[in-house]
Formats: sequence, structure tokens, C-alpha cells
Amino acid sequence: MSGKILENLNVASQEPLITPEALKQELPLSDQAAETVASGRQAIYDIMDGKDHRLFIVVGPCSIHDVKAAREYASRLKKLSDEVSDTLLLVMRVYFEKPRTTVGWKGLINDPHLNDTFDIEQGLHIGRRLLLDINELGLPVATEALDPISPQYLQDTIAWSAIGARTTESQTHREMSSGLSMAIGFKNGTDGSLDVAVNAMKSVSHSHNFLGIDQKGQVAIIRTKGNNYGHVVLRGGGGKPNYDSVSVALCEQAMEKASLRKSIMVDCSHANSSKDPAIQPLVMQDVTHQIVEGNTSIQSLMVESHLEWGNQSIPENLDDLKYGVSITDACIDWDTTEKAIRDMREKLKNVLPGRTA
Ligand SMILES: O=C[C@H](O)[C@H](O)COP(=O)(O)O
Ligand SMILES: C=C(OP(=O)(O)O)C(=O)O
Repeated sequence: MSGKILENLNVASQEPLITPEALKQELPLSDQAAETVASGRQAIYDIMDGKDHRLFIVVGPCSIHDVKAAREYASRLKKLSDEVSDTLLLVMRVYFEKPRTTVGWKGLINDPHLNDTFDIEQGLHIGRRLLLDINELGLPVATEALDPISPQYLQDTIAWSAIGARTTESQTHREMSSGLSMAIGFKNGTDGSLDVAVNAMKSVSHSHNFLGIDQKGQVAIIRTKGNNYGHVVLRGGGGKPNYDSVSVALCEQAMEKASLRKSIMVDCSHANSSKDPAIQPLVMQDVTHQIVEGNTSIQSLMVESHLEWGNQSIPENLDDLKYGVSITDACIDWDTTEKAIRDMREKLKNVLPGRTA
């Protein structure tokens, strides 16, 4: 055996992490929370299958960094959700993992204390606790599945997942999604390309065999059955939006050509709003208009919203963080969110029941 060290040369250290099973023993899903997850997933399946006339809206902060603000947001959203539930199914955006264009804070799981201490074990605990609490309120939750291992710790709490624009083309993420237990939205690429999302939908419906971990943290061969509830998320890109009726029609054509379910989510944020939160309500209005005019393929929306408007950089002194303000992309504030969703419900409440594909 050679004495030369040839591996892990760029690895500073490796530490064991709590297993998914142990985390779930510490923080188990209550019956009430499990019911929210199961009924949230089923309602989304029914919407995608055309059995439930409503739209679902994934709405909430760009990222969660402060669980107190997230809980306050969740309790407000739950009230709004009850008010509009005849027309809209509201699912809270609870994003703990942020894909960065280059570098930056990667989310609450990766760095829960926002200070580069990267206490991932604590991040998993804080994240799971919050997910349990929101589900216990009766509000289903959506997240981005970015790290291929983290779903083993959290997926039992999630009603809908996204694969982001930066990872839709990744085989690893398509494989993982083929085994996830909920509907999954694939964003178009950051350059606006739709093909990557259409190809992801094809891939995810198939079974895959790949490397992963099981509940005991044991390295395992994961053999999946395929996920039949993949759909496209139009988020704009390459400097252009793609929520307009022409882009939506082109997306429908692409899905038809590939013999895929015509199920589209419009992301009102990201390149569809040039990351300007003030544009998001305008996108919501435009999409509402398309539906009133007869569109049947748009089944869901995504909105980035927080308690307060805009965003902030992470300050050197964390005491200077402003409460309820995003530390990643800029969000619309609560009042704007409530108004935009109420307006949507008003315009769609008599339209959606008669909507036929
Ligand atoms: O949704 C959040 C951001 O758009 C995404 O994480 C990329 O952020 P960045 O370009 O600031 O890294
Ligand atoms: C990172 C996100 O979006 P995208 O992948 O579309 O950039 C997001 O929704 O948080």
C-alpha cells in the first residue's frame, strides 16, 4: 500500500452528524402535523389531476433566518388561508437551503446562527422544529430540496418541493426527486431555458438507482419508483420574464410535444419580477387575467413575501437585523400579500369552479 496521501487533500475536517432516525425520535411528527402534510399533498395532487378546481400558491419568505418571524408569518398566513380556501390553497414557503450564484449565506440549515459557524446539526433541529410547528397550525409547507441528503431528515413534513433553477439540470436532483413523496416543481434554467425543466419532468417520472443514505445514516443504494407529480415552474431568466400568455403557450406546446402533464406554476418573483418585489403583484394580476380568459394549464403560483418589505444584508452586529425583513431576495410585505391574494380570490372564485382542461 502506498504511503502517499492522495485523498481528502482539500477537506479540512469531517464530523459525524445525527442520523435522520435519531432526529425524528427527538422531534417526532404529531398526528395533527401528519394530517396537514398528507392532506396538503393530496390537495396538490388533486389540483394537478384536475379533481380540485383551486389554484395552489406557495407563498412566504425567500428564506427563513428567524424562526420567531417565521412563526408570526405562519399564523397570519393560516388565517388568510382559511379565508380564501374555497378558491386558493395556500402553502407556506419555508426555505432553509439557498442555492447561491457564487457564494453567500446558504440558509438556516447550513449556518443557523448567521455567523459562519456552520452548525448544521443545530440547523437541522431548528428547521425540523419549525416545520412541525407550522404543520401543527394546519398550514402545509413547501421547500426547496437542494442538498440530496437533507430530505431524509425533513421530507415527512413537506407538502410540495422545488428543484431550483441552478439544479434542475442536475442528474442528482432528478434522481432524488424521483423518490420524493410529494409533488415537485422544476424551475426553468437561470438563462430562461425551458428544455431543462421539461427534461427533468421526463426523468423524474422514471425509476432511478443511485447512492444515498437511509434513515439510520447508513450509505445505501436507493432504488426509486418514479414521481408522477413533476411540473414546470416558470421563473423567467436571461433577463426576460416568461409569465406572459405567449411564454405560457410555448411552455404548453413543449409539454404537449413531450407528452407531459400540462401543469405550470408561475413564479412571480426572481427573473419574472427582475427581483423587484413591486412587480410581483402585477405578475399575480396578469396570471389571474390569463385564467379568467380561459387558461387551464396554470395551476399554481409562487410568491416571495415576508412580514416587511424588501431585504437587508446580514449586518456585522446581528442585533442590528431588522425584524421580519428578508436577508436574501427582496419580498413584498404582509399587507401587500394579503391584498394581492384577496384580490386574486375575488376575481377567480366564480371562474375556477367552471374551469375545464
Ligand atoms: O432565491 C434566492 C436567490 O435568488 C438565489 O438563492 C440566488 O441568490 P444569489 O444570486 O444572491 O446568490
Ligand atoms: C433560489 C430560488 O429560485 P430560483 O431557483 O428560481 O433562482 C428560490 O425560489 O429561492
